[in-house]
Amino acid sequence: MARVFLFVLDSFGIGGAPDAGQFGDAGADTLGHIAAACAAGAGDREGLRKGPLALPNLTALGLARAAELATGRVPEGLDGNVQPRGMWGAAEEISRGKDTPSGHWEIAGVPVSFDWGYFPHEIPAFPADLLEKIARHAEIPGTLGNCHASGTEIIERFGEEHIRTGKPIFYTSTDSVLQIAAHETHFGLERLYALCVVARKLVDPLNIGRVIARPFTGETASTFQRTGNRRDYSVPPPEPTVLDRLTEAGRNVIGVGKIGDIFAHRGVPDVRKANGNMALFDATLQAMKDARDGDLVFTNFVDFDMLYGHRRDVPGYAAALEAFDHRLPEAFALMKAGDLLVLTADHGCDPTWRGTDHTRERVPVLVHGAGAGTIGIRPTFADIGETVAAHLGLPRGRHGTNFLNDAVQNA
Ligand SMILES: O=P(O)(O)O[C@H]1O[C@H](CO)[C@@H](O)[C@H]1O
Ligand SMILES: [Mn+2]
Ligand SMILES: [Mn+2]
Repeated sequence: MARVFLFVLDSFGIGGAPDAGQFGDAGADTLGHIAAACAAGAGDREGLRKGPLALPNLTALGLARAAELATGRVPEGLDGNVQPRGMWGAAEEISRGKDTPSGHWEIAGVPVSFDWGYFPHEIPAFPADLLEKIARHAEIPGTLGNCHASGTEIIERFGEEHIRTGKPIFYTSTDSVLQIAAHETHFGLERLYALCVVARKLVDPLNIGRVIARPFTGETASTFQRTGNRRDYSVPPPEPTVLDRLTEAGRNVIGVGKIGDIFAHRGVPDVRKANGNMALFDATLQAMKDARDGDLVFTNFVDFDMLYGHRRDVPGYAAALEAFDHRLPEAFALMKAGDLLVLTADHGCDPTWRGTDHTRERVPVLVHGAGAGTIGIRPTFADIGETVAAHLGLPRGRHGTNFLNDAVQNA
């Protein structure tokens, strides 16, 4: 039994999703395109990083082979001849959205079979009666933005007007989401959270997955900065996830980073927040030390997506991967006999792709603690949740199969 440690590298797709064309993402490949850019010198940034992508620990687990399985190509600069020491493979998403909750819920054993509500690519993107109701119930003088946007760009564009008028900034993306940006002190953080609670109730009938509070500080367009006080208001998963099943069986689930928010705080009794991938890694190591037999540690490493994927920042994404890779041995060192460490992702966010949204891709599944070999291409992320459940001794769930049952061990 022992413990399971599940690390989601948010947006770390490896290309090759068979249904990518339905999302306008045919050819998107987060890892492959970062690696190609780095190999061509386009991943260099003074004082940050230089040269081909260097991910020795992920490659030792089988990342290059997993990517080759997903796309038919070894990412440039990674060594496809390394004999993996881990169990490696790729997984496809059957949920219809390429958003964070869909990805994580499916990883936790619950694919999303319904369609989320989305806001159209129009201005205003939000229905007039919705905006009017939110303004009335939350007592705000109106809203700014009201469009599809990148979160950093929109506070630069409307932040000063927001401070002047007190109108919060509303925006969305191709995710099922209403995001509300407001200044932490001029508008007030607690007031922003209260506004999001009001908005959450009012978007329920539209089947919107998340309302997200996006607080920021600074006084001028060029100095505005988003803070770590982001808060997500999600709807709960439609069925019990492996997190619910574990907590019902008396186990502890330690959710590091935004895991609690993503699962609407269901099945995550122990929430640990941290700002930035390195602090998240520190918190994860502590959680690994605290976890008892039968417990799950589930971490979301958000920087890959939020700071680099959506910002279409190749050197930033490459440097974040290298920093993460560098720290993996610290996690390996905390593993005891019977523990399982699974690394995966919830969707892609190719920093070389058009626009600023997620990309539909296969994701890597890399396992430390289950020998060396391959689990092939898994038809659903839910195989991860079912493997976690089986490893921790739970009865079978409704979705997915334990990939360790059909793993092909190296001779
Ligand atoms: O551009 P920012 O505000 O980071 O928004 C991104 O983050 C949201 C939630 O993950 C997504 O909807 C995406 O649009
Ligand atoms: Mn995500
Ligand atoms: Mn995202």
